[in-house]
Amino acid sequence: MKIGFIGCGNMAQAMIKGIIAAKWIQNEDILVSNHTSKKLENVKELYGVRTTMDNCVVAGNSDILVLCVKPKVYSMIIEEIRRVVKPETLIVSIAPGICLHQLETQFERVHKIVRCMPNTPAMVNEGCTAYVMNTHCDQADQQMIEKLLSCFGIASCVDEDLMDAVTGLSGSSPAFVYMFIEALADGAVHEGMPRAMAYQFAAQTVLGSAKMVLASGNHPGVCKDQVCSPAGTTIEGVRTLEANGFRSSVMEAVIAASRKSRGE
Ligand SMILES: NC(=O)C1=CN([C@@H]2O[C@H](COP(=O)(O)OP(=O)(O)OC[C@H]3O[C@@H](n4cnc5c(N)ncnc54)[C@H](OP(=O)(O)O)[C@@H]3O)[C@@H](O)[C@H]2O)C=CC1
Ligand SMILES: O=C(O)[C@@H]1CCC=N1
Repeated sequence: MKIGFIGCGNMAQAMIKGIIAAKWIQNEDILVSNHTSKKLENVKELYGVRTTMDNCVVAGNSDILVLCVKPKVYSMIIEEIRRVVKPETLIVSIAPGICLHQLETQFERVHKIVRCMPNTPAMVNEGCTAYVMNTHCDQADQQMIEKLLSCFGIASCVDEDLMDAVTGLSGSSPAFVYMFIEALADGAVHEGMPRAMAYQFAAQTVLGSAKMVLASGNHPGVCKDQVCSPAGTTIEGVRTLEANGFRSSVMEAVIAASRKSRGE
């Protein structure tokens, strides 16, 4: 089994790292292409994967082919590789806003195609990926894609009309969470805490809070109430966040990212 990646940027490297750590396939059965050489040299040295600057070599020799380039170059890449992709190859798209129908049209021939939305926490095996398959995929393909995506986190099959919401939430919100961590730390620095300690405390607190929600199964509001002592410190902070439109800001960010994914 050979897995190919076209484009060797942030998301490809996160997925490759997860696949290697899971020891699912041999390192040399991962093929990676990029139109420039620097990142290829890095992944070759780090992971012992096979690299090339020829996208068609990867496209023609992969059983699973993951397209890891920016959405604006998707059409160009598909045009470049479509004649060499084997009919049985499972094609995986991770681009926001490009639907299965568009992909099928651009490839012209009948192909098994999976549309995914992963996220960069895949790099630390805590990814969250949603996927939807086209009608040419069967149960074996689903098992294969679940196996691939599970190498670096959780994987859920969703209806295609949810993919833009997924993009706004799990795809994009790691950036929002990093901003939240940065802001938490800035607040503590303002209060005199050394910066390195502030980042560590802020990140660990976000990690622990997320685990609490997942492990307890509680509504997040229940977890929040457990922290807020009557007339205590936390409720002062909660009041300030509400007065500054915290929840509304976060909702608007997810909605804006989802709309952008929809092309609005
Ligand atoms: N980053 C994220 O959190 C997520 C990204 N995605 C999606 O994943 C895809 C990749 O994103 P991301 O990894 O962040 O982007 P990056 O810019 O980090 O990676 C894209 C890679 O594609 C390479 N590339 C550009 N043109 C070509 C070409 N013609 N042939 C071969 N390689 C090429 C770039 O090379 P170079 O840099 O040398 O120009 C770069 O290494 C996008 O569609 C994005 O929307 C999906 C979910 C999350
Ligand atoms: O910002 C982007 O367009 C990509 C898709 C989701 C995360 N990064």
